[in-house]
Amino acid sequence: MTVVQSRITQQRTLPTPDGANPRAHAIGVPAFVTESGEHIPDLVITYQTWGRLSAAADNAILVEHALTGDAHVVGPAGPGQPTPGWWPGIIGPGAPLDTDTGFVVAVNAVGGCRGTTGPHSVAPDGRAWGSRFPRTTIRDQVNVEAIVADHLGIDRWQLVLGGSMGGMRAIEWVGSYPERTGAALVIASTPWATADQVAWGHTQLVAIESDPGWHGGDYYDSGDTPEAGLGLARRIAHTTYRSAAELNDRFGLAPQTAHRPVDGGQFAVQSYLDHQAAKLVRRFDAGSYVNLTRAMATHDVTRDRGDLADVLGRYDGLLRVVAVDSDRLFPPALSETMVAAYGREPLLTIASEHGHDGFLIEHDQIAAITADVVADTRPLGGTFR
Ligand SMILES: CC(=O)SCCNC(=O)CCNC(=O)[C@H](O)C(C)(C)COP(=O)(O)OP(=O)(O)OC[C@H]1O[C@@H](n2cnc3c(N)ncnc32)[C@H](O)[C@@H]1OP(=O)(O)O
Ligand SMILES: N[C@@H](CCO)C(=O)O
Repeated sequence: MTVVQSRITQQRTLPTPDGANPRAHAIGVPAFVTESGEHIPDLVITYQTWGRLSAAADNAILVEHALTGDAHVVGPAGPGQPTPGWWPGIIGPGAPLDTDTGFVVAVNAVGGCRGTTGPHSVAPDGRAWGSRFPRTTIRDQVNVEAIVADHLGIDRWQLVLGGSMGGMRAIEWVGSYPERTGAALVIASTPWATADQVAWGHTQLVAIESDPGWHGGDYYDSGDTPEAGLGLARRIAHTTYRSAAELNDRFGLAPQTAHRPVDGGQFAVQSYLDHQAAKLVRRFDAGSYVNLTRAMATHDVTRDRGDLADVLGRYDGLLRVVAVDSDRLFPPALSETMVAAYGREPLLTIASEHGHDGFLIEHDQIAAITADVVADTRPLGGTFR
């Protein structure tokens, strides 16, 4: 088993990061060592929980967020929480992740901007980490989550599930901690980054890094923000998140206003992308966007572990893989590679015209798939702590 330096150091409970949300929690870790050997002192980890852990600690489910998501899986926006939950209805009494019987946990990724330490956080010298923040990996994100599991007394998850970058973490749990992962549900994701994904990510990184407001990643104290670069990155990314068919059907060549494109006006699809960019710039940190995009680019569940058949063939938990049929960024063929290497479950498919973002939009299909895997992995029952 991988030995994580931080798991043997003492975690301490920190004041709740958001006083208005009783589900929000934080812990502090004196030192975290990244996969590449760099140190993050005083790592803060923020997470949310729903329901109660059973006495046997066998009903814990970990929900993994995607690139710009966070641990606020369900619930309204509020103080310290700029967005409502991104999988509405998935957690609660009687929901697919049923809080009458299950204990659900979601952790903000290291390197992100929702409370867990990232480039925007204050380093020990009192300045923002900025460009000095270590490069992190999907494996680091999972190791941080293992610290939370230790803190909560969870030896083995009933289920780890997530889509996109969240799916990367779910499959990485299988690779890093197979004995602690009872089951994994990997949605719209991949066992490794592809050159195509790295290429799309690279154009986004260049967009941000070319913005004069980026200041080499040290813009936090400069009074500038690389808004234009982050907005351009989101426009590029959002196009890959949706299918060509959806964009064509939804917008066609419609002009946004009476000012026709042929006369210099905007197409509706251009306005739509501009709106998506503006929305992200209001709620996300460019340094985190860069850190997490790099983490996704280096994702490879097989790194230093042999081939995929080695990693998944020896996994004795349940692995269920789900693809979105119109996903052009994480095409179903990548999901097929995990299914083939595991060899014990068929590929499940979400039918959607929305492309990659179908994993966030097709709520009914996600709910049905999630309810099934929870039912198939449910512990026999017992008392709550
Ligand atoms: C519900 C949330 O926002 S959760 C926020 C946290 N975010 C995450 O966790 C990341 C994952 N979530 C996402 O990426 C997104 O929320 C998604 C993919 C799930 C859904 O995307 P959405 O932007 O809600 O849907 P959609 O692509 O239909 O866009 C709708 C928006 O485009 C706007 N829009 C549509 N056409 C146009 C146009 N021609 N010009 C300008 N704006 C337009 C709509 O007015 C709407 O704006 P609003 O979101 O400000 O109300
Ligand atoms: N729309 C998703 C796509 C990434 O998978 C996000 O912003 O996180």
